[in-house]
Amino acid sequence: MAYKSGFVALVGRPNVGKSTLLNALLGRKVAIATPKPQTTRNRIVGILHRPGAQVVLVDTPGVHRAEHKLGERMNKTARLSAKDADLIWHIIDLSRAPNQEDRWVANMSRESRVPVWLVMNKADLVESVKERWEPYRALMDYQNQFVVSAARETGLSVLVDETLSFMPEGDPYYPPDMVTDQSEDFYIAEVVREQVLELTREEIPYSVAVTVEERTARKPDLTYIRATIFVEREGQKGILIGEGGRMLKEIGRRARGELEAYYGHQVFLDLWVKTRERWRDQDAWLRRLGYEEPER
Ligand SMILES: Nc1nc2c(ncn2[C@@H]2O[C@H](COP(=O)(O)OP(=O)(O)OP(=O)(O)O)[C@@H](O)[C@H]2O)c(=O)[nH]1
Repeated sequence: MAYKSGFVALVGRPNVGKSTLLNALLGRKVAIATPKPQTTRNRIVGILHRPGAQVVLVDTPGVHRAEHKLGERMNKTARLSAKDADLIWHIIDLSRAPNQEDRWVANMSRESRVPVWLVMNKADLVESVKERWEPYRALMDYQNQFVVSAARETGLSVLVDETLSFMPEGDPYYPPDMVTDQSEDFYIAEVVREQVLELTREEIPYSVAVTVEERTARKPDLTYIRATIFVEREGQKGILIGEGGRMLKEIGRRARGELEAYYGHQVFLDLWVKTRERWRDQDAWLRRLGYEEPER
């Protein structure tokens, strides 16, 4: 039988569980997932390998009402990923009713002229799935629908099997041992940002960006990493550092734990906090912090 390969865009409003689903399908964490909306800011690729087939899963930022250039880029990233895919999974949260953002996603998916499947997540949180799905099924004409729980890992094998058989014939896009296209530095920065999102509130999670400045193997079993957390205002810097440096220490402690598990050896994580006013609205800073203008 001919080899099958294709791209699937995971689109949806913020917080429906796109990144959690991607990680569950890959059996490995490639995208950070937090209870805060707008966690994912970049297009993240995860590659699913099966005998005779390859599915390239593209996690996208949640579609939302943008208030900054960063937000506009996030929405554009989602739209372009959908347009370029062989299949779109419109992911929704069954525990909540559809809102304007879900309607935008449905319209965007329809306009892309790519086949769209409705993937209804968080089934573990609801009693009657059928009562909840009606308003979602009315959003557009979906070609297929699935009920899953990314957290409990239910309903996933049917979704994967049907997706595999739906993929067009073609050569693999990625080598067989590749699980993601993300760089090591991007992953490290995201692990740090995830802890900032977990530990801070209000506007801070949205005002933060992280870059890795240095990564060196000091010994075969020790990696030194220096990273900077950027915030938009001096006051935010104070909160992030915390009394006696306590907050920053806690962010570092948790991120280091995760990075040590990833590397399988000791990590020395050196964290710094800097202020860059209104970086979310400045092209040069967005570029420098890894939020490129999506092409086209
Ligand atoms: N109960 C339950 N919670 C889930 C499920 N899937 C995801 N979550 C939770 O929902 C929250 C959001 O998950 P994410 O994976 O970050 O959502 P996302 O759609 O990628 O979010 P954005 O990056 O904001 O677009 C997290 O707290 C997850 O743990 C699920 O199947 N059941």
